[in-house]
Amino acid sequence: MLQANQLSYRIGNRVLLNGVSLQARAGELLAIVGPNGAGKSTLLKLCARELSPASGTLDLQGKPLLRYTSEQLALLRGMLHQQNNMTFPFRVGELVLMGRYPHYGAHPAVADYAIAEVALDLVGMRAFSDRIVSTLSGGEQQRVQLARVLAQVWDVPNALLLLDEPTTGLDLLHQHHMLDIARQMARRGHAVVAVLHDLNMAAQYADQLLMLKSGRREAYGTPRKVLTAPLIERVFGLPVQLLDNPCHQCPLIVPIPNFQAAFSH
Ligand SMILES: Nc1ncnc2c1ncn2[C@@H]1O[C@H](COP(=O)(O)OP(=O)(O)OP(=O)(O)O)[C@@H](O)[C@H]1O
Repeated sequence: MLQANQLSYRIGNRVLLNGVSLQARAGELLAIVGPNGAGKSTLLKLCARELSPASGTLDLQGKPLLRYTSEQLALLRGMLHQQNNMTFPFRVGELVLMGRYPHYGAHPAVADYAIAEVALDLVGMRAFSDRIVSTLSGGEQQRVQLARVLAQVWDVPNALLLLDEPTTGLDLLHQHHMLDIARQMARRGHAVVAVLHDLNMAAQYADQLLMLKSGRREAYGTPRKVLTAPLIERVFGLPVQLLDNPCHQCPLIVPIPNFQAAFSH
């Protein structure tokens, strides 16, 4: 579906990404993890074609990403951004319907309204349809933005769904609900790539993990393969103990912080 080879990106002399490769496959949820500033969002923006790589190649469904028109791309990939600043007083229903914009001409069809409602239902926000988006809480807005992106790719087989820190601002239930939706979208045949900070959530929901540090790929593979205690300690600078998650077939990471040194002076 999406094949990224040896991507590099720099701003001025600063190298933000250095030779990173990944494959987002239909049916799979790929999580990008790593410390603050590792290059995760930059990588996602390259995959969305919001940025252009300094070197390396990106192919979507076997065709170079560069060769798609913006209209074609809008039909094939949806992106949930880390921050969505709402300048206009849109209502929730209107905003989600905007996700359908690439699909219709002058006016939305009955099917577009129906898909927007399905998406709002999925995120549990249908009752908020008439509310002005900016009056919602941060977590509610995040769920509405997800509904907009879900509506965009809902009926596009093999679409690419890119989610940048989708669980930010969500309570415990909705963090899990968000990642469950992401995984279900993958199971429907989409390729889903999500930037995540919580390694335990990544272990529980992702099929594949890509771990970045300082713009480089540190590890890539299944959660069990990638999430080892020495690697996590080296990449995040935090000792951890790894247990078997008693409820799910994945590792459980228990951080063992020791910050006393910082206060010893
Ligand atoms: N426009 C810019 N100018 C200069 N540096 C930038 C710019 N955009 C990003 N960076 C730097 O590039 C690095 C990678 O940024 P990026 O947002 O991709 O990191 P990230 O892994 O998503 O971080 P976080 O987990 O904090 O969201 C950071 O050090 C950031 O400060």
